[in-house]
Amino acid sequence: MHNILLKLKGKLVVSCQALETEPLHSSYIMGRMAVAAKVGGAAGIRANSKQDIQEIKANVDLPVIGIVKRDYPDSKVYITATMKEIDELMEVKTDMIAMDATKQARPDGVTLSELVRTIRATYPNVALMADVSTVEEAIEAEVLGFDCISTTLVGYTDYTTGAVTAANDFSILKEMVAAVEKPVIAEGKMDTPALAKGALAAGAFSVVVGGAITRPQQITKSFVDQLR
Ligand SMILES: CC(=O)N[C@H](C=O)[C@@H](O)[C@H](O)[C@H](O)COP(=O)(O)O
Repeated sequence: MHNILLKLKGKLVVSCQALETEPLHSSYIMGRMAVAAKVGGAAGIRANSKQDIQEIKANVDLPVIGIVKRDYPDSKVYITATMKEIDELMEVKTDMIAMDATKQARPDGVTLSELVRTIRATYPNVALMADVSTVEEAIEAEVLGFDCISTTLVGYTDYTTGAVTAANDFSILKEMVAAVEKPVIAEGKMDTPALAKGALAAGAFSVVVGGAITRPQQITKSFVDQLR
């Protein structure tokens, strides 16, 4: 097992992300978010973009799971879609790269299997995390040689609309854990400490929490909604 995964086993990873459209969009702020996550006890950080990762690495010594979110006109894949994003992440020595590993068509018609082959040939030592939306995609990701699988995109593909990883006592997560041997990481709407703990109890290798920790607009809304 990759070294970075050993460091994350049974632990919390905090996703520190704010897109251009979000109030906290700023590499400086993401760097401070990462420090806050470390002070709170997080074992790792998930982050978007070369700039944010550079700033985060200058501030904390935790392993970073990196992605580059970028929209392409000919594809719905936006999390580390092509080799261009992989090259950017390797420039800043990202410890593990997460990428969309769904069955959705990628830009320029490149298949997931071709892309993984190119990554392995170019950067043989980098750890790869498969962001999937279904159990079938988790199985395929394992076949393709990903180092771990994450539930990140459950509910975010057209064919999984409405699905939630934690629903029905983590049924999707449990199915994935039973279907593959590689570590399965619970990510996406793990919005409370109890859910994070529940995900580990359901067999997740570790848990990634984003918005519930690092998106204050989302946290504020959760309070406002309760007051209605
Ligand atoms: C679907 C998608 O684009 N997810 C992104 C993946 O990196 C992030 O926007 C999420 O914040 C992250 O997955 C953590 O999830 P949550 O913020 O729900 O705890």
